[in-house]
Amino acid sequence: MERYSLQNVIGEGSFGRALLVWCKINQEKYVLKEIQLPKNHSKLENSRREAILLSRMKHPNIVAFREAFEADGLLCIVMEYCSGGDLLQRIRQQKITQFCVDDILRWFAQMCAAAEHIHDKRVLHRDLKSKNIFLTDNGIIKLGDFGSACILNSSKAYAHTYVGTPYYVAPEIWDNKPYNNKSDVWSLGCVLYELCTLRHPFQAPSWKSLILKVCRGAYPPLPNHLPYELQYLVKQMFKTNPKDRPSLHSILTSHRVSRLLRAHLPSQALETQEQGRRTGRWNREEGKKVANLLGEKSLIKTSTFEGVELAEAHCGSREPGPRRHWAAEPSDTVLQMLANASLVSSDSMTSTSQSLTGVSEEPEDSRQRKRWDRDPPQRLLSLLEKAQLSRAFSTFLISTGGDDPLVGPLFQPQGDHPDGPEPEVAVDEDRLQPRSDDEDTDFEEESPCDWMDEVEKMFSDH
Ligand SMILES: Nc1ncnc2c1ncn2[C@@H]1O[C@H](COP(=O)(O)OP(=O)(O)OP(=O)(O)O)[C@@H](O)[C@H]1O
Repeated sequence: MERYSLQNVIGEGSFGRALLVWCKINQEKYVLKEIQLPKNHSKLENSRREAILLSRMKHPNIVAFREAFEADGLLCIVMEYCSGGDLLQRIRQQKITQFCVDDILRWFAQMCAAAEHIHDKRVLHRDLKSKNIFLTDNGIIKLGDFGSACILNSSKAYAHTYVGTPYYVAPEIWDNKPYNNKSDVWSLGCVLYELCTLRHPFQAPSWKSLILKVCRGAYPPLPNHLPYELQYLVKQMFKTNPKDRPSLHSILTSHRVSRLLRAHLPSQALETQEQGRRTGRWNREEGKKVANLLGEKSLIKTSTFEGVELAEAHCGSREPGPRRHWAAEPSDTVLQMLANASLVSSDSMTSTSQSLTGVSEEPEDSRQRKRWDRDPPQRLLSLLEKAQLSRAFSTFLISTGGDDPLVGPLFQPQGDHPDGPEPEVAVDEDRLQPRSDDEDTDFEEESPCDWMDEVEKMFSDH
């Protein structure tokens, strides 16, 4: 701790404070995230996971890790300082001036490269949003906040825990399907949409309406001046079936937009991408090291791991099965609460009747409402009852384990109406068409004999 002097407090997240510090040794600025030890066990584990994963990710578009230590009852993670702030702040600064296409492509290409890098390591970010993407003072994108990340096939318990920020969460999560690489793609689609329009793709006055819009992939179309390739990409990233979404690898290499994106990737990122492709995932030695670190310090000791069925979490092993209907009647109180609740009242965000830049739109409530003629699932409603309605832009966890699986709006028959109007929406009509890009979904299945086996063994030993 003596190596650093405090400059100022940058902000406070749910896991603790973020401080801007000055390193006396090399005269550089860093961000020091401090997390109280050991008051909240799960938060501590998240932070340790963040430190470990961050320390293992070396990419020009990922926030660089410097060191982590424990001092004065705090876990401190020291990382690169991104003086350009986060992308959400940057979007808000725009007010009503749209970003130019070059900026959109350059930033988006870099975030894809960063996310592809972590996917290559079999790590899912699980909380991609503009607030977790940073800019340096020379406009380089840095992906940060690995507090929610998990290693595929290793953290089985987390496949049963909803993690994320509701506005950025993919339909399959509402449908109680495991998180996979394409769920990160959906979230990045939301960020891309924000860059293109300065608005969220799925705005809603209530949880019900938000979830239905997400599950239908219904969003207002992008402005016409944007290149066709971008419009097509957004459409693909918002495919409601994760198997129909392109992987990050496809987006960067073989998609219609790839040429444009690669033209906007700085040479350093291109080199790292090539290198990453050659070396692929962590080699066995490195993988074991990470697994050991996570296992010893983080995952195995957490109580959430007890009694979890390992096979359940294999994304690819879960067949959709027969369609189920939403079961029991939700309680009137919950329905009432959902119907009336304003989605966002957090001081971190403006209300949902505003764009990201705070410019007012016509309030949805003032338009004619269509009747919700189907009951939402009981379990979903009770989960939402427990969740804080005001935090739809914040990260949170809801355990979805148990015998009563969440059956979500994806199982609705066609023709059901959300409780809100849907002006000018692009409905994902071909979601029921044959899968087109499923060969790169659920990629963990391709790894029969890598270090993941070691991790699995460790879990079964405990
Ligand atoms: N490496 C960084 N460089 C610059 N600013 C950062 C960096 N890391 C975090 N910040 C800023 O510090 C503040 C706190 O960040 P932190 O990650 O602790 O919490 P959060 O993202 O705001 O919330 P949560 O952790 O609950 O999602 C945010 O405003 C964030 O933009």
